[in-house]
Amino acid sequence: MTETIDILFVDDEVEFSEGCARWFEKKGHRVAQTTSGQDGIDRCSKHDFDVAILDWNLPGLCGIELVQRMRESNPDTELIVLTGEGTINNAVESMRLGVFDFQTKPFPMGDLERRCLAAVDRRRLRKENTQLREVISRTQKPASQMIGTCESMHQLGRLIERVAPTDKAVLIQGESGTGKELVAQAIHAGSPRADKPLVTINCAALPENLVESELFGHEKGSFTGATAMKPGLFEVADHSTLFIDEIGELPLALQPKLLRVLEDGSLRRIGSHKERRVDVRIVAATNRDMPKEVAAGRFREDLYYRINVMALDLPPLRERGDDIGLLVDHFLEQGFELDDDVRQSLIQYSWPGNVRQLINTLQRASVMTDDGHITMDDLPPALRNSARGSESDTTLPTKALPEVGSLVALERKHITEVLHRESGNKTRAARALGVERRKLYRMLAKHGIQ
Ligand SMILES: Nc1ncnc2c1ncn2[C@@H]1O[C@H](COP(=O)(O)OP(=O)(O)OP(=O)(O)O)[C@@H](O)[C@H]1O
Repeated sequence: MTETIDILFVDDEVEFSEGCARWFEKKGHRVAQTTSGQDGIDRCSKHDFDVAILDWNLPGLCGIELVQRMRESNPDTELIVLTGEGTINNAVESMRLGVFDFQTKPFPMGDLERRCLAAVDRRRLRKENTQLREVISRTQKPASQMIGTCESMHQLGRLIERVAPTDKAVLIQGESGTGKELVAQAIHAGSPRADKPLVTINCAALPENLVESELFGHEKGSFTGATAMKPGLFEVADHSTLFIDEIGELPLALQPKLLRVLEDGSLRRIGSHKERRVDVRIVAATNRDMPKEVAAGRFREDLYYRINVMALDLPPLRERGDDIGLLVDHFLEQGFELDDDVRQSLIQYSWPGNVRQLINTLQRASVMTDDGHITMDDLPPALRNSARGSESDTTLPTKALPEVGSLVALERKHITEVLHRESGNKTRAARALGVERRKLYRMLAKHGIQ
């Protein structure tokens, strides 16, 4: 069987449209019918038909007006005009309005089915075009190579290979900067959806009131500032993967709406009654302790189980042994070299901001050095201090980490220093630390820093 088409017949010749409906239903398509143009317009605004087949001369509504209003009520539905009295003028006019095809009755059913399938193809292409434009306009980063040979990264690689080709929801857990987005990209790249772009939303980077409209879209005029209709990222990610970063930050009020779309693929844009269906694979990431969030009532338990079909844990950089050296070599730009003690302190540092912080540190050092030779003076104070702290015990093995208490103190000190250096500017401090602004606020609260 060919693919199922969702068709609406708008024709006042009941016998004709019933005959067509029976024929199309026998072929496995879904058919709705109405004899009234107004009812056709209403139905199109409530349901996303693939194709509507219209009569040109309906009582009370001329063909041109019907086409115009059908297009307004749902610009995504393809229109085919099938009329008893076709004139060249009508055909030209309807094509100008974007009708897919204009034919006169009688028209063989097999040909009509082929025209419908071609219309569905055009609809799909148009949708893909919109998706691509949306993704490009929301800036797509190219996927980077994932560096790491330690056992936990090997294990992670094997899990990614196993889970990627399935359609299962995946929850990636790990501290900030450990590479959760890279893992999401790898899962998408290894999935049958890889030919479509991965769509990403970061719940922490958006003000709460914007998260809903970004995820689910909105109609024009649905709230102040909604000057144009905008499809949500779920629609943009139709037949692809949606990466929901920092899902732990998703406002509680929005969680039932997300649960619904995960359960049956249906959603409504803000300000719309129309139910839309999407087929989206979810990969989510968090650096929060989700069971704790659930216990505290900040995250719905049912939603947690939905997104956590497969959990992937990313180890912090300080637990990856020799990988730190590999990452340093990978991210050190050509033409720069490190003093031995610099390399040693990079390897021994606890990296609270993980790989992102390591990349920032190397970039900063390459700006600080005058001659391409990076010395301890080119490192940020937190690294210099931590190296000084370990000088008293040079036999300290790479993996022997400071006690948790001192790690927290180190983090506090580092944040305070960065804030001081950036004259208290939190946006710049967050950038320097390699974290989102909202995360910085949480860190400040955690450490009681004013
Ligand atoms: N194993 C790795 N190999 C190479 N680059 C990596 C690796 N892990 C992370 N990176 C790089 O580190 C930076 C931070 O990674 P990413 O954004 O994936 O982290 P994250 O865990 O999603 O962070 P956050 O929780 O703050 O969103 C990116 O530039 C990424 O390309």
